[in-house]
Amino acid sequence: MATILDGKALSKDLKIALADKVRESGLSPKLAVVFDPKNDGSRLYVGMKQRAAAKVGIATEDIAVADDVTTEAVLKIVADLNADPSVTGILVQAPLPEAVNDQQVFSAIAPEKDVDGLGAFNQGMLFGDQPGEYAVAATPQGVMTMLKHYDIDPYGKKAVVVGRSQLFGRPMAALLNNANATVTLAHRYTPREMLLDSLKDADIVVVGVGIANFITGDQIKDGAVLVDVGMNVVDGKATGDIEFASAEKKASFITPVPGGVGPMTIATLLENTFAAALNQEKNQ
Ligand SMILES: Nc1nc2c(c(=O)[nH]1)N[C@@H](CN(C=O)c1ccc(C(=O)N[C@@H](CCC(=O)O)C(=O)O)cc1)CN2
Repeated sequence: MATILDGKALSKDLKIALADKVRESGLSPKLAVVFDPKNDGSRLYVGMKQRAAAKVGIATEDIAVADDVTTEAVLKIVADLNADPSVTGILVQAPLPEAVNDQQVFSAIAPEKDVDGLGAFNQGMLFGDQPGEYAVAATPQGVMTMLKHYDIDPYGKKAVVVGRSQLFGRPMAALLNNANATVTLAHRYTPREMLLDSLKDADIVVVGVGIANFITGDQIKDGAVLVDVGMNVVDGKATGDIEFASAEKKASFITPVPGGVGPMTIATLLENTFAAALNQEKNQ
């Protein structure tokens, strides 16, 4: 039976430690959150982020955009936030309304305020293995923190990342590559047989495709580490992309859904926000 990678418990500890650091720093970090209030998921996640930020001493400012907002209008909002010295971090909750080019907006955020690490500059630094002071996307960074906490070292391992979104798969593959794993990045155009072939000898599998129970226990190697980034609703219940019941019998470690990667995403965003405020203070 696998050990559970308990993101809920770990994120709680990280937030307690972060609250102390924020208090001791004497800084007043402020996170501006640009989001689409008509999107149910965004409303839920932004609410969770605001409540968690308040608990660790990070202020938030919400900027709800209208249904018919244009890319240009959101770029103007971001430019104003970039220029506002009271705002130390900017988060654009994806997805924005359909007409908006999310990636263009992410890349307009000043790199030192890009606490979600989704802009081209921050992603470029990550891909060059030199993130330094520039934040890395919260979901994959949270996965790496969780692996480290449980002493799982990707060095020399075979890792398969399933899903190549800007939010998760691409930065996840880069982080595992930077940590010296040999990485396969599979996606919707990877033939099923090719994916199954990669999975059967993978030491670490990280999945985020948004299809409930997409990976099952019979497809993975005995003792594999399984990380589930999926968040689907089946019969009213949060369900991951990995079929937990069959996979936990074969894996050495596995993340649950809920309670795995999701809470780590939020804790990591808050850590990135505090680090950005510290760096801005240091560099001014
Ligand atoms: N700008 C961004 N947009 C989006 C991101 C992101 O990291 N940056 N990620 C996702 C959603 N997301 C954060 O924004 C997120 C998803 C899920 C959770 C979470 O804690 N989930 C809970 C379960 C909640 C439930 O029961 O419904 C869990 O896994 O335990 C946190 C954050 C999309 N957009």
